[in-house]
Amino acid sequence: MLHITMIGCGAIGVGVLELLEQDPQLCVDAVIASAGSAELVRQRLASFRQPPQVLTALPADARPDLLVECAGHKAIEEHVLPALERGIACLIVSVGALSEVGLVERLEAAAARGNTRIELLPGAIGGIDALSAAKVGGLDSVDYIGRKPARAWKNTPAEQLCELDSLSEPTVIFEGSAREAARLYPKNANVAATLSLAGLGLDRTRVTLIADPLSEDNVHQFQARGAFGGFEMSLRGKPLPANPKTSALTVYSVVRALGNHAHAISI
Ligand SMILES: NC(=O)C1=CN([C@@H]2O[C@H](COP(=O)(O)OP(=O)(O)OC[C@H]3O[C@@H](n4cnc5c(N)ncnc54)[C@H](O)[C@@H]3O)[C@@H](O)[C@H]2O)C=CC1
Ligand SMILES: O=C([O-])CC(=O)C(=O)O
Repeated sequence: MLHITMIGCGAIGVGVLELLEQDPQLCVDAVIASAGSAELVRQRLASFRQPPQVLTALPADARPDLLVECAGHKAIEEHVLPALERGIACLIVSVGALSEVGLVERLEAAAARGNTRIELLPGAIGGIDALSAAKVGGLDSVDYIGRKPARAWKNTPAEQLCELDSLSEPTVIFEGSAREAARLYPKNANVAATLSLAGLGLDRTRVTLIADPLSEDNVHQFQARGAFGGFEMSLRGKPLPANPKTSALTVYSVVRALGNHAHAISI
């Protein structure tokens, strides 16, 4: 059995815990919550058969087999970097955090010192295997369009650009590099960062973000061109009821990745 500590217990974290209750090979022993939300998280977990322990940091003597981040950009610096230094393998969904200049190198160095690895999960997007394989042969362009219902852009810079509540047609709220998208939209542009890190990099991947009052889904589209040929992907993700910014596929992506670490066959 694999012993897991999870960072963050919001929409993704709870969804993952619910699904993992059915897998005897995976056990989430502990959840790391932010100090202000630990009590709320304990209440959230009270109905679970075996509720994980709720902590605010990884204890110095803790040695989980895996640490999985489902919290947000700040958790990478706060929890993931020190865990890598201690030799704990980490999986993360807040891939947009790696848009901060120098963080990729610091994560690599910490993992090297700890003789361990960090795994960037595909989350709400698919096709990362094909894109990163295509990169080996050389890519010419990767263009990504992220389209979400207007409510998913609440509490983001999009509010300064348009009236989200009364939007009547799809509206472009961002055009630029994946690095800038991830910086401005930390809860909505992790996919843009993931595509970049798998493909042409954060500065050469072109990103368009759209607030679409006519869509109920989080739609992720990208096209890639290169020596391998061409590749178009369109994925319509259902948002999680607990967080309209986040697609349900992100939860499944975490469960799949953890299962691949525990099961005899990984796919
Ligand atoms: N790669 C991908 O495709 C996607 C990635 N994400 C990332 O996942 C993150 C979490 O998404 P949701 O669960 O929907 O958000 P949420 O807001 O429902 O839950 C996040 C939880 O993490 C906790 N948290 C925040 N910072 C923390 C820290 N430093 N230490 C411990 N706990 C902390 C919050 O208190 C909250 O309970 C997003 O912020 C985003 O960065 C989200 C959707 C897709
Ligand atoms: O969940 C999604 O659809 C994608 C998302 O929030 C992100 O890219 O940060």
